[in-house]
Amino acid sequence: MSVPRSPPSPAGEPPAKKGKFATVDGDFEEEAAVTEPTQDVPTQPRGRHPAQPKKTKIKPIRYKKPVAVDPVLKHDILTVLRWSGLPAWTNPPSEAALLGPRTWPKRGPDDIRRDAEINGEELQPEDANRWEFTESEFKVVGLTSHGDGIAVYPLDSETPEWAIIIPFTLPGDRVRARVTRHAQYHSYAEPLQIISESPETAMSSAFPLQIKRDNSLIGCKYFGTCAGCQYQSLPYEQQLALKRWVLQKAMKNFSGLESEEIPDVKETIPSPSQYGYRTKITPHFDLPKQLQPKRRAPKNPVPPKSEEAMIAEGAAFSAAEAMYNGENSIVGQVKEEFDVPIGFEEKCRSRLLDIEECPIATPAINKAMPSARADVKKNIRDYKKGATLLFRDCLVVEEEAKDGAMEDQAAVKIEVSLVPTRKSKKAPLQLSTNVKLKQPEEHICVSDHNKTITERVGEIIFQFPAGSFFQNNASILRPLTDFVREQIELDAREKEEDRYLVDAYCGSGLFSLTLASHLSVHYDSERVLSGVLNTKVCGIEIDPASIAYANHNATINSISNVEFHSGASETLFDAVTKDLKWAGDKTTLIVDPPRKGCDAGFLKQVVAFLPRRVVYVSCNVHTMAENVGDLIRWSNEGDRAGKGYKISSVGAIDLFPQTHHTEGLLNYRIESTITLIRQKQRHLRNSYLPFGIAASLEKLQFIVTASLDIERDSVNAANTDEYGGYGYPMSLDSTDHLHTSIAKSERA
Ligand SMILES: C[S@@+](CC[C@H](N)C(=O)[O-])C[C@H]1O[C@@H](n2cnc3c(N)ncnc32)[C@H](O)[C@@H]1O
Repeated sequence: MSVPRSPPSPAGEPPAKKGKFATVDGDFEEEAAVTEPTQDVPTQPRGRHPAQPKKTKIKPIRYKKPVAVDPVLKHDILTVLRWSGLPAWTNPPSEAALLGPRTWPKRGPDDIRRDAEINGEELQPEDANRWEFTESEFKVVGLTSHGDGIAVYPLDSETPEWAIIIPFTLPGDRVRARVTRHAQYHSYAEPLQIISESPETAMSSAFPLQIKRDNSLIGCKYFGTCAGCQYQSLPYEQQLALKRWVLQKAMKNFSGLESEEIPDVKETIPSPSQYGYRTKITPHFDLPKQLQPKRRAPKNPVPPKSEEAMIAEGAAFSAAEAMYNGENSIVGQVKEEFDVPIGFEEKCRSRLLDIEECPIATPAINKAMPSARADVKKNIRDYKKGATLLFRDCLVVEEEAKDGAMEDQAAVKIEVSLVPTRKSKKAPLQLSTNVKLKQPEEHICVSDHNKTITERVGEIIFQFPAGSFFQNNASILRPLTDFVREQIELDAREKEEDRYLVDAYCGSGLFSLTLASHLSVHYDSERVLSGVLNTKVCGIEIDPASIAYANHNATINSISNVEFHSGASETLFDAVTKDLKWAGDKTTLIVDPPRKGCDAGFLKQVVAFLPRRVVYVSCNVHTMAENVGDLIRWSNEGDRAGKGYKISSVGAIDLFPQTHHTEGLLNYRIESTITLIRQKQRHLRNSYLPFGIAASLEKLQFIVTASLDIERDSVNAANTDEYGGYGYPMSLDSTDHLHTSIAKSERA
């Protein structure tokens, strides 16, 4: 049966509504079933004749409230709808028309009957229920940045009206799928069958890559059901190409930069391991219905169930197993075990998939899973609600070194409020500074959030709390830190001078510690050792536990030129400019924020501080693109017009093979702060007052690089020379403020 070809509705107008419709946020408005068309009954002057069948009122669809639509998906859908309609549209409809409020034209009983007639089929009894969710054939023409196929509806129409997101499908596929959920301008469908796949996708502006499915590559029995992975059926080079394309789209759609300002996105840096790489997984379980609180103490207690009823409730397997094992108390077995799925979300369904193994996780994690799962299933009655389990890969530390900790005078006591768990209470940790890895290296799995995890990146050993952040793919940390090192070394080659590195969002010190020794790598070591040249690192992180471990990691690796501060990155520049008195033009900044990106306050401080180079690492390429666009625009405003940051390179690194997650790496640098200051000097000689001079100060002492409206004591006079000092503003208020100040100065 095919999807009914309803005439396309004028752009922006809802297609004809039938039956039950989805609301904007994907919920369904309950309404009575649509009745069969009634025979003509003479109309009664008022009311309904008792013989007249009751007409069911169809509730008009109401968009309850505006919903926050994923802007990344919106861009992907728009691209596909525009591209698919191109042959028919001389003037493509506007975005508002294409994505205006509409509803999925669901099939009602009439459509089903008509289709049956056309196809010469008999109407089947189950067809009566079919209209609730529409099963149909779709052609996939695009791919979302989250790795799901995008089909357009109506099938083969020249004027597409609607996008259908179908997971595990690829552009070029013709698939049978069941629509399961509706959103504002698209629906979600569950794939049922791939009817045909194109040998290789035809490239189009909707999808400019050639990819081809190879099911022999699939490494997991849950692939296609589990929501965790999207790309296991694709050759690895094609996965890398997809990640590069996602980054290209992110830079184009979210940075707000002109295309000539964005350099070509580099080839994606591959992960050395593509399976068995994930060092942390967190499967979840819910309490079985029978054990949920309100069922535990029912108001009217239900009489105990019979043995047969309990077996029928899903314990049949346990019962059969007990019998098979020769255990005679079937009931005893039934009492102890429930069907508790422990795992990850199932794709297209809001339920958990029971996962016994996860091939992208490390072998140590997979080894530990069966017993941990059995433990939960056995003790499920002890839990008051569902929970998330933690499985974290950890290197084994040699026993002698561990024992030595007791007498180790330098052992650090870390007293931070870690996450209390069922098993371990909040307790200060005594960490040995004498950490030696067991040889040959051995991995175990840790599940307690408060335990210390040990990992090695190159020669550097890291310890951190199991419940805190650490990058989840150990195999790629060397390429990742090497990339960042290459970026900072670019500056080191220029000339020998003090060099500083600020690691914002530093976690337990991954970048600070792997890069600390490289700041002076091209320098005369004697000048560095004698302290003539300073090469120092400062990390800041909001999680005090991670900071405590970052300091500990500096100690165990004997790295002395780093210091870590616990606090929000937004306060970073207070420490860097006021306390440390580091100058922006000698400082490289690494930012590796959480998915939501950096906040505007932080970025404005970066603009004010003006580090000579910024390396941005991000697990969300879309917020990265937004942040980068802002930083480039703001750094080029005002007296720095055209002299602010420019992107030196942009590329992706594949931290999460087999999944859609794309990690971005971006390096951008100021077109030299030093040049800028020299220009100011020239301006000063010509007695021209550039915007940056703090003219309100009595002796015209300071030149500031951004805003006029700066208090005397908020300027850090980083350098002085015969003309005065160069200061770095501590805060840059709104641009309005800046413009007012500029206007005032021009009048003066
Ligand atoms: C993506 S992780 C990066 C950690 C570290 N760079 C690494 O690679 O291990 C982001 C880190 O930022 C921290 N964080 C979140 N919000 C913050 C804020 N406002 N200021 C400072 N750190 C923050 C989190 O605790 C987390 O450790």
